[in-house]
Amino acid sequence: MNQSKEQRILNFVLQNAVRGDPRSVVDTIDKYCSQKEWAMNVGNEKGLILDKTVEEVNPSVALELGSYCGYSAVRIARLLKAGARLLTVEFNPEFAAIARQMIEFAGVQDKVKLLEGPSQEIIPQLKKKYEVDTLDFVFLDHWKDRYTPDTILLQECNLLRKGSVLLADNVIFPGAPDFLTYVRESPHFQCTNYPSHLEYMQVEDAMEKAVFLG
Ligand SMILES: O=C(NC/C=C/[C@H]1O[C@@H](n2cnc3cncnc32)[C@H](O)[C@@H]1O)c1cc([N+](=O)[O-])cc(O)c1O
Ligand SMILES: [Mg+2]
Repeated sequence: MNQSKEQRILNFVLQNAVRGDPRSVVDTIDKYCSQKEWAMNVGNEKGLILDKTVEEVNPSVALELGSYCGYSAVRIARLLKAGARLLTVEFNPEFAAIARQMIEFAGVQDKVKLLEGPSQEIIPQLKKKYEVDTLDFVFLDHWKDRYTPDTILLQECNLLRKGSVLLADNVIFPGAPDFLTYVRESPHFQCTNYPSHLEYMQVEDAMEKAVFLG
């Protein structure tokens, strides 16, 4: 059976990146996806916005919704302080397997736990099953119509505290209009928009930061 695009991306990393070097894994995925096959990684331009936000928040506990191939999990994990951890959620078993291998190859497996399943089932388990008190940082990059319901679910599960930072990818393309309306109109969030471009393309996109006010 011929390989999937995601398997081809992983193979390219295994053959061309430096084991244990997260930066080389990120750069190698960007090289493949800009020169050979486009894929929905956050990419380097928006990746810099992600980096700056993670460095600013310096989270002890971070959550990512939508691991895909593990690009942003590696990108986030490389910036985490000793003892900090990233929980990343992915429900597609094939993508989860790819992401696990990507995380392992990058050498960040001690900081990252991949939780396989749908976010709407995993989020309510975070406190009891995954020993989370509250989340310092959440990166939303899964199906765009899940951003709003999962943001509401995070609040219902008391997983956000005053100052928790949500960062959402693709609020322009493919777009998450209901999420933008929800967080911008909510008195519980302070929002900032970061204009950028779609990964590997000259298409307008943006990221939205929403700080929970309690
Ligand atoms: O569609 C996009 N992203 C959706 C990402 C989806 C990824 O998150 C998982 N997932 C989804 N709901 C889930 C719920 N629970 C767990 N995993 C879940 C999917 O199995 C996939 O691995 C996208 C599209 C473009 N684009 O240009 O078209 C650009 C981007 O940057 C994008 O992020
Ligand atoms: Mg995205």
